[in-house]
Amino acid sequence: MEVDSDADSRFTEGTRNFAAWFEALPGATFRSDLIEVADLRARNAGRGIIAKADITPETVLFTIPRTAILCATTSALQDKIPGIFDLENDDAGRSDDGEERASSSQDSWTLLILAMIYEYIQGDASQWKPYLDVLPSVFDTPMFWSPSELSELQASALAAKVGKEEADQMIRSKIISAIRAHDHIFFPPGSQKLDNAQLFELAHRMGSTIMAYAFDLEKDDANDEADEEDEWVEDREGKTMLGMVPMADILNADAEFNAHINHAEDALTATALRPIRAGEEVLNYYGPLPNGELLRRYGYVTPKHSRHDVVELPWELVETELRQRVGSRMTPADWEEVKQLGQSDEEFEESFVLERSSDDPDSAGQLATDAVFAGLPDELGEQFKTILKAIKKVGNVELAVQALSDKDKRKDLYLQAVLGSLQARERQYTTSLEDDERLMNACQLTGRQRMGLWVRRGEKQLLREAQAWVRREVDELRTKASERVRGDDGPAAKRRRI
Ligand SMILES: C[S@@+](CC[C@H](N)C(=O)[O-])C[C@H]1O[C@@H](n2cnc3c(N)ncnc32)[C@H](O)[C@@H]1O
Repeated sequence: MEVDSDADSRFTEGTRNFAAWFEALPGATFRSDLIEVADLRARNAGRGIIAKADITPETVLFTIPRTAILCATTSALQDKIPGIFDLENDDAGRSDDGEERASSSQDSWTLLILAMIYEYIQGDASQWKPYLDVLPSVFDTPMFWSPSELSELQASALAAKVGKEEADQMIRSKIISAIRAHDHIFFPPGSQKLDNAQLFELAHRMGSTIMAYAFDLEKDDANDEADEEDEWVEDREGKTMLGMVPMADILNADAEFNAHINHAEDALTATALRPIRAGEEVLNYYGPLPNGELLRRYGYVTPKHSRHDVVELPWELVETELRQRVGSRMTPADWEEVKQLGQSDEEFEESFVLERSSDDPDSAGQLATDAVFAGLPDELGEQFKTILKAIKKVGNVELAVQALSDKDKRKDLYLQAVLGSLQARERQYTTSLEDDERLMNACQLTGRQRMGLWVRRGEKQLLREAQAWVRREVDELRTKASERVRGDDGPAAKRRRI
């Protein structure tokens, strides 16, 4: 990343103001003897927290009082427009006084966007100004990529999940309309009004900040023994209260980590999970995310997250392979009937997610074993069986039915069809895995190109591992079958030799 000296001094000053503001918050603690907010732009990681001295496990590194959290209930906006914060009341329409309830369909996400926009526009009058100043204004999430940058994702399912149109639509219908309905509150007399285009950009910025920075505030894992298994995983889908937690969100993260944020009643605390040596980065955990998802939400990828990579296998590819093997003698009409029967099954899936099996990190945030591809999803096997049953049912396909009468033959057919579909899936990407390996070493790549390349390469590696797994299964099946045949003759042959 290029760093000019003006930007450099603004960055340093922003960090200094933020750290001073944070430490002065009533109830906040910060172990400045052990940690510091550091400039990690040289490794494309913005700000982060680095250990200045060796840290022992369970040391509390900093404490964030809940009153310092920026959320729907702490922002001054709630007192000014209480109506829009009433999530219970979600009937669309107008309030008693005839005022349009642009509010009616807000959720915790859009309310936080509104609260952040409000606080941002207040400038110096906002209690969070030094914090807002260190939040990002540019992002590397694919939402902001150009079409040519997006093309680096090739056939990755991520390309269809960027969600730009949905975000634009949400901003138009829930953010701009709510602000315009309360212009006098967002823009008090004397303040400079933003036009819709500027608001649109600001809303995108705040939405993306929330995506990469906000915490789910209802998880009280310090007191929740029963939920321990899931304690690392943030719930972004549920209707829980989202909040911006200053300092906790300065922590960068990885699939192996050394610190954890505990949620207690009055405060959140960052605690060391294991010894952290001076100079090491203090790292949080965002969950067992594939690099594609890490990129979509946070705008970065890491080698350690590769273990969680996934790839989608569309059912259509498996079906095509099956048709080539048993359906070639069926009429198009028969095959159509088979497809219809398959799709009418209530469990029918359009695509299946392939992944490695990976242990959870231990209580110190470390991973002991490698992640390995451990098999095809059971649901894929079940769907294959359903389609074979449909083939039998449609009848008039003697050859196919013969081929399906033996259990081993059916399994062999399944494995062959899946193997073919995995190869076909690999061909959907415009470059090969080998091309990508070579490209990884090309130095002219931009950060975004490199991340796109990393995601698609990870998916291809997983496809190769899945193919190797299927081949081993085929070999095993065939070895067992020939052992069974030899088993009939083997002992007799031995006896003969004796
Ligand atoms: C919660 S913030 C962490 C603080 C952030 N680095 C900053 O400067 O404000 C999350 C963002 O930090 C960056 N980030 C987090 N972990 C990272 C890592 N291991 N490597 C690179 N960037 C990382 C990503 O840009 C992500 O969207």
